[in-house]
Amino acid sequence: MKLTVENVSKRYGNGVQALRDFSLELGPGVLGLLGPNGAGKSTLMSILATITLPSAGRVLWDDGKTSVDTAAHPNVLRNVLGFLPQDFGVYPNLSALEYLEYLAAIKGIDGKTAKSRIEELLTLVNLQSAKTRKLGGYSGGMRQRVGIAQALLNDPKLLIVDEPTAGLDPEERVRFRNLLSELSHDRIVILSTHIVSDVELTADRIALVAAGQLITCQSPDQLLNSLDGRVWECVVPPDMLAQFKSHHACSGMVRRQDGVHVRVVSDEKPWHNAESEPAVLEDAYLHWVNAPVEVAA
Ligand SMILES: Nc1ncnc2c1ncn2[C@@H]1O[C@H](COP(=O)(O)OP(=O)(O)OP(=O)(O)O)[C@@H](O)[C@H]1O
Repeated sequence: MKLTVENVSKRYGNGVQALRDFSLELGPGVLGLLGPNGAGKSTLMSILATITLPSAGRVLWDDGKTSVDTAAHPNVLRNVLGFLPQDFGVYPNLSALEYLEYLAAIKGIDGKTAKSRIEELLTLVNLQSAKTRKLGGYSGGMRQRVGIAQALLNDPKLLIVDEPTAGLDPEERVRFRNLLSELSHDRIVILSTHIVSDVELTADRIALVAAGQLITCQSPDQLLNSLDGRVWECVVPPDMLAQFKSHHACSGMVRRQDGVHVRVVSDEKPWHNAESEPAVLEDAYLHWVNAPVEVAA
């Protein structure tokens, strides 16, 4: 089972170049797609979900027997695809059970199969006890879990979730990430986010994306190792801070009595009192993407 993105570019009608010559090969496991707002993540998700056509390049789906171009044969991929889009909406007057039954009918799943599958999924996403309550009264996390359940109705081989933790509280975020991990051993899961902590514990590989381009794709450990000996903490006097920041990529800053404690990614010792620190993923993100780090609430 393999999904290959080959030199994909996307230019929208308004002239915006959302993706540029993007190539990536994916197998089973969780791929975290991480990048700042506007990087092109949703565009890529939408192309992979066969909703948007690329302007150039192609996406190949290989189920182990045959390989197809997904633009030419979208239904081959759609049959094995589960998608939780960023703007996933639910019908507030339906219960989770009614909603899933409705979608199963639309997807052409026969009544008996649907019934047992829905029960299985409600257990998996931990919504059995709330299944007859109206979706309008659900919390954000519960709604996202219904979203995952609908994406799993057809037992997909490729599961795409676009910014699934937006609006979730920290506890719901953790629960949702664990659920994705559980789901990933026999399928390809793609998780798009601009929040570093969403992917650091769940993703087998992280693809860093900025300005429509793939910057790098590595395991979290490889990303951390790439910064070995290049992360520093130094104490800078407040009146020197502006000048210091103009010369260095800072991934964190805390004001204390003795000055401003600044975390810096730098090949060389950046300041006379700088001390080497172990790297965290946010440092790697800053270093590779060169964008301000966004931390989960
Ligand atoms: N349908 C569209 N028509 C025109 N431009 C678009 C369209 N969708 C996205 N864009 C533009 O393409 C670029 C990439 O957007 P995209 O939504 O793919 O990025 P993203 O990484 O998902 O960002 P976010 O995290 O904010 O959702 C942005 O400049 C965006 O304004």
